[in-house]
Amino acid sequence: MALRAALRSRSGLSGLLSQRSSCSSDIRMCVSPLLVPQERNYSTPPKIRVEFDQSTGVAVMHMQSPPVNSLSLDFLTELCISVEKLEMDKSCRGLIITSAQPKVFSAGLDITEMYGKSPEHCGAFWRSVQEMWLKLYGSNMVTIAAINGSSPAGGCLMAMTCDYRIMADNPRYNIGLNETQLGIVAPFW
Ligand SMILES: CCCC/C=C/CC(=O)SCCNC(=O)CCNC(=O)[C@H](O)C(C)(C)COP(=O)(O)OP(=O)(O)OC[C@H]1O[C@@H](n2cnc3c(N)ncnc32)[C@H](O)[C@@H]1OP(=O)(O)O
Repeated sequence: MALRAALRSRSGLSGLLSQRSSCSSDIRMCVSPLLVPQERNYSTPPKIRVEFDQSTGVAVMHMQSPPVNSLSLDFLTELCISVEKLEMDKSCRGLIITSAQPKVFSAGLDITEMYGKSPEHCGAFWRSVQEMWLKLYGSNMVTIAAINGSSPAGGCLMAMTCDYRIMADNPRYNIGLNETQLGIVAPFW
């Protein structure tokens, strides 16, 4: 609902843009969100489920944040912690990232994280986005995105930071960057 409201309202979009630019200077500060204490609400189910097969050395990471695995601060923090844990386990050689949600791999950045939030929150959010792709792109594990649904924008970014991508052959599943349509300027990373 909040996403639809933000997309419908031009002022919502420009508000979103001005917030983005107000925290863009923070983006180059590579502060690990893992170093920033996050409030974890233990009453909510985990957004990431990892299955590690010791015999093959391959872990499968299931993104399970309904409805569309949007990349919120909490989601990204959980994902980064999971990747970091696997990275520390030297017996883990490969990581497959996939979605537990039907039809959607990831809807990209959680738009509600960028709308009506403080500059501090926006800074923390964009740092966690950066942390996610740095962790995946720089991983020592072989990383594979098993794209079993639509994967626009940040979902596409996540897939692109993996070593390999395999996408389900379904004409209804889309992938690509749509920032211009949304009026978002991606950071200059
Ligand atoms: C160099 C690159 C840098 C990276 C920058 C990235 C920028 C971004 O990622 S901005 C986010 C861009 N993402 C989108 O524009 C995706 C928008 N969503 C969709 O196209 C569709 O939702 C879908 C194809 C992913 C799924 O379609 P489906 O018909 O199955 O579900 P819906 O009814 O559309 O959505 C269900 C539910 O989820 C909410 N939602 C969808 N996307 C987002 C999102 N990105 N953030 C927050 N919430 C999202 C949607 O509003 C619906 O909620 P309600 O049921 O409450 O209405």
